[in-house]
Amino acid sequence: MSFFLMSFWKPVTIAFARQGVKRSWHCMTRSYHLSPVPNLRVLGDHHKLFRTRGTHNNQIYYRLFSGNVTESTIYALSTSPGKAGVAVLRISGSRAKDAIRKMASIGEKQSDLKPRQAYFRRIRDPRTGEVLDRALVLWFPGPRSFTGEDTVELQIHGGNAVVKSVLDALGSLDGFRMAEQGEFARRAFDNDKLDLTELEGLADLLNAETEIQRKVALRQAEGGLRIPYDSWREDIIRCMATTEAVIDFGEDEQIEEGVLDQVIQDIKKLRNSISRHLDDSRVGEIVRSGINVAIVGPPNAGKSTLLNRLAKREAAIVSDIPGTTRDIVEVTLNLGGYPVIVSDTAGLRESEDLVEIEGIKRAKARALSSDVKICLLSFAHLKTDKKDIHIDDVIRDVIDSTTYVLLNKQDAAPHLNPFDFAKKVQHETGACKVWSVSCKTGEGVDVFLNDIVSILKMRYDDSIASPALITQARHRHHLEECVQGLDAYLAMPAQDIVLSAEELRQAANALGRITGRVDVEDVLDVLFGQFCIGK
Ligand SMILES: Nc1nc2c(ncn2[C@@H]2O[C@H](COP(=O)(O)OP(=O)(O)OP(=O)(O)O)[C@@H](O)[C@H]2O)c(=O)[nH]1
Ligand SMILES: [K+]
Ligand SMILES: [Mg+2]
Repeated sequence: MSFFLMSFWKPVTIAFARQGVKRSWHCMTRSYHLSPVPNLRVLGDHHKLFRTRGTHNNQIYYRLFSGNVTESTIYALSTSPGKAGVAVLRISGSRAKDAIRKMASIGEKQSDLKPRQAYFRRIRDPRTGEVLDRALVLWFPGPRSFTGEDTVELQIHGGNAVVKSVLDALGSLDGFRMAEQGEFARRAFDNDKLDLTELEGLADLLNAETEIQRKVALRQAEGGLRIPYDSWREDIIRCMATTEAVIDFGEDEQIEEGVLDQVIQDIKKLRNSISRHLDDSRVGEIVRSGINVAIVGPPNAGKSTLLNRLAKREAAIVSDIPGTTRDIVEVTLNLGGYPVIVSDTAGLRESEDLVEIEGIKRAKARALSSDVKICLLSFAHLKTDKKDIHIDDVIRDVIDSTTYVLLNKQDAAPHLNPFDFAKKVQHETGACKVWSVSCKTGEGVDVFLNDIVSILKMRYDDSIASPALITQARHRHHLEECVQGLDAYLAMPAQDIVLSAEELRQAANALGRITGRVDVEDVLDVLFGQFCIGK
């Protein structure tokens, strides 16, 4: 909680009773409205301090008030359900220690329960005293815990009946209830243990399928975006505070001359940093959701055969009938650590068949929107005389300087020199690179795949290595909003100083929306929906 502008804005303190809770409000905005409390946040039972955030007439409110509402202590199975060697139960809330005292018979005295130390204890049902299991017990007193609240972890045996009996026993404790989906993460966010980008990073880490996704997610979970965005936001707020001060005390001698010029210089610099950050070819978003690889080419080139070979299963139907594939068939792969979505498409040709025409339309659209376009030709398709190669116009149209061409069915053309042929095709089509393979026997496919991985490395690794990588369209949207606000500020004539301060406020809020400092309820609902119960 920052009180950055307190020196300029006088706090208003109002005490009133609502729902039996006495609150004193400190409002940080100049125009103050008693709008309904938009959402209630508990900063922790330790200091019994509550905070709300909300907007009214485009003003952002931060409110602090004290009360004596206690939140439930929540518990859940944090590991996957099902038979396992060990299952981890997590308990968080002001009464978490009750679970240890009543079920593991430790913690009665402060001295016999050390934080972050494992105790091997019998776990008993608090109602009957029956032994349910033997477990490792860990105690993380708040605020040094994942949620920021007092937290207990029980590592019990991972049998279904064991887990069920311990969960039942926890439910019998006063003030305990089962956690909802994402509730642990939510409490961590509410207690400022994590910001929104770190939470998103954590969700991505839980969902990461490949090495690159894991790396990117981990960096974000460790504050890769929070750190620069918070610092940019603070810079804008500092500039805004200076501008506000000039508005309020402009005539006063205490305000040095030229401060606004300095603000303009600072905002220009910041604007350039943010726009450089935005100029990243969307690598983070591509890597997070998967690199789109489209396979296009004439009918019967062996596109579906290639897809099946890559997927190591019969994902698409293969037949010697041209026009077999109609819809797009997608397969998700891990290619050298890169998440890749490969699409097999309908063979491209002139057609009268309505369904096939639609399939061809989709194939062309997919080729256009892909990150990597592979055009598969078969040696049989290349009508050759002694010197020239003839490729149909429909196919030529999809090949450009960014296209990778595969010449397939090398096994069926033993009389041709594949190397010479590949060179000719590259010359004819202007394709980026050409390989000769046999999707049936697998010959040449590994070389092609290794080359593709090297291409992905060259294309993406520099950006991936950057500590701050935009991974979601949401981030990009708010960063663009921020740049717009800064541009509007810079374009504003000097006499409109009051309006210009407002532009800075909008720019700061745009960044605040990324990290969750302002106005993020809708994003939170979506985000916590991605977490499982117990996370
Ligand atoms: N000899 C040989 N035959 C192949 C090779 N790859 C594919 N084929 C055969 O070529 C025929 C067409 O293969 P598909 O994979 O269905 O071709 P496609 O490009 O998906 O065809 P459409 O879906 O109709 O556009 C099948 O009979 C395959 O077995 C190869 O490397 N060598
Ligand atoms: K076919
Ligand atoms: Mg096919």
